[in-house]
Amino acid sequence: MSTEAVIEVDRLHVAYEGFHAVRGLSFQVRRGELYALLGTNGAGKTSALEVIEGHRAPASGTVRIFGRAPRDRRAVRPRMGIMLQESGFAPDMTVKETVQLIGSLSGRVDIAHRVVDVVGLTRKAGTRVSQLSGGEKRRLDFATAAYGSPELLILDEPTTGLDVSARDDLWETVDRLREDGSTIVLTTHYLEEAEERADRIGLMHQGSLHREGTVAELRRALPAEIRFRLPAASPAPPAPARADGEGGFLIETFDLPDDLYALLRWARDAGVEPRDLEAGPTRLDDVFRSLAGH
Ligand SMILES: Nc1ncnc2c1ncn2[C@@H]1O[C@H](COP(=O)(O)OP(=O)(O)OP(=O)(O)O)[C@@H](O)[C@H]1O
Repeated sequence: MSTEAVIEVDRLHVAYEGFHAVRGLSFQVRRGELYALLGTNGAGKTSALEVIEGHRAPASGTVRIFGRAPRDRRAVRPRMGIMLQESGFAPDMTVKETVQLIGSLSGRVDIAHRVVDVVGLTRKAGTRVSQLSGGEKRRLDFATAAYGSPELLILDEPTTGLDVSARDDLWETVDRLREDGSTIVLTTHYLEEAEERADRIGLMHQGSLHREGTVAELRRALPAEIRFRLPAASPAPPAPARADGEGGFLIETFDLPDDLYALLRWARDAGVEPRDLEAGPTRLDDVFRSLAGH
């Protein structure tokens, strides 16, 4: 991965009749990385993406894509594939016609039936868009975005409504694009997708970026947890363990191996056997919950 920025967002504001949905958002996406823009409902992710995609003008601030303004369509469009949350396909066109049309408008070159096949819609190639199921429409959305293997692929909640096998197909295609050097921007509410795949994550809340970093960096911002129970009449465990209010004990720690080791040593010396012992690093869900609780 290089340090060259494919997307540069600088102090972006997006306003709807005076309401600032995006407030001073700044971040960069580097060439070849998968950047996940996550956030609470209404955080402003889609509004920011709409500016990046060239569909909306900012109230203030700047966005550069490959060093160009997003509205410089002639320069930017052939290099960027976009999967929106809601597509606006013509209902009377077939799947294959849609891929051919949107594909040719993108300015990239590909083979329509190959793209239709990659997203598992070959049997529906001749079906009108109006007759597709929700998940099939999402597959078609992805097909038109991935057409011609764009250098930059923007995926706005791409797997919502997709079944497991369609999700697998989508990620397989994304992985292949990444191997070829494509840059991916992803928004999703499935945190495990971001946790598994993102090189870096930007956590948005109320219009701006609250945290940014690798999954490991975000996890380090919150303590890991050790939870356990003790048999009745056991001695009280030493600090930093404390009662969790549900009959068990909790240790919050930034040094999981040391504190876990100390607990087990204490238990051995005291002759007690901890039950229901659970220990693990902070999950992205926890980081997210701490943010949503602001
Ligand atoms: N066209 C619009 N007119 C007025 N307000 C809008 C409009 N579009 C979005 N908003 C408001 O802007 C805020 C940000 O919305 P946006 O869709 O960007 O959030 P999001 O992070 O994508 O949310 P979600 O995760 O729920 O999809 C919300 O409070 C929303 O109600």
